[in-house]
Amino acid sequence: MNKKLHLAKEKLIVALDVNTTEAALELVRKLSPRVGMFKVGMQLFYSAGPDVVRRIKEEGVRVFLDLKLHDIPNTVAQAARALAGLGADIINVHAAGGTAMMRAAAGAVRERAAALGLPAPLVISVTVLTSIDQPVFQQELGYSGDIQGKVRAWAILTKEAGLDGVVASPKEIAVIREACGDDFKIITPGIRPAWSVSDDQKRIMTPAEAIDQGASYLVVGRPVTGDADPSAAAQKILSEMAEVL
Ligand SMILES: O=C(O)c1cc(=O)[nH]c(=O)n1[C@@H]1O[C@H](COP(=O)(O)O)[C@@H](O)[C@H]1O
Repeated sequence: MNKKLHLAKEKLIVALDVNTTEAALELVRKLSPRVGMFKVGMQLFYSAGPDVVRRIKEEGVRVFLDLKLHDIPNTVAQAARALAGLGADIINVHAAGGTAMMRAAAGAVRERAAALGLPAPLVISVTVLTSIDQPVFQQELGYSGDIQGKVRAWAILTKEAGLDGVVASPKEIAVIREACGDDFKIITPGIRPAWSVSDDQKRIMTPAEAIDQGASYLVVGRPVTGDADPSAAAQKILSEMAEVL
């Protein structure tokens, strides 16, 4: 693997949105030559249980534990403390929970990881979900202004709360970078290669466009896991990313 493909591999996160540990491990084994990190989200975690995180880590890959915690600060801190013991590399909470909640989560995660002698996972916030478009944002949810402005404001709050970065759509990368700097991690789902089908994702870009905008990591699910040949799909995405790295 050449240097650019290797760099692309480090930036690619595949969402393991399946129901069983066996199905998840099968994908990890198939894809780990091309993918550096795997995402365990609500579907897999709630179906298979917490041990799935340890089983995936045993395969020698990194894990983004995407449970999008959102509750009062004390509840989120206690839940985050429990999750920090599982050995994930990234944990997330919703920015809409506010700075006190985010600060409590980050503090609990870092304290527990240190007590266990584990490296501290990155703690990041989810801003405006990539399935939300401007009409839903404004008319249904009742927010004023545009999505980009809200994402920028929540990214700034996230940084002020001492978190490591955000999840946002690739369309907001430029404004987040400008507001939060180069060290702030920006993780972008809503990745749709030109050859993939359209679905519930609304604020989308291709892998090359997202890299070009300066994404730290790309999260890709169905375009890889729903393909008849997931390894070939991952390879195509890697090549598209590498072209602009
Ligand atoms: O936090 C996330 O990972 C996330 C945030 C967001 O705004 N949008 C979003 O799609 N995600 C997750 O990213 C993954 C995207 O998967 P695909 O739409 O299949 O590529 C899913 O597992 C989502 O849960």
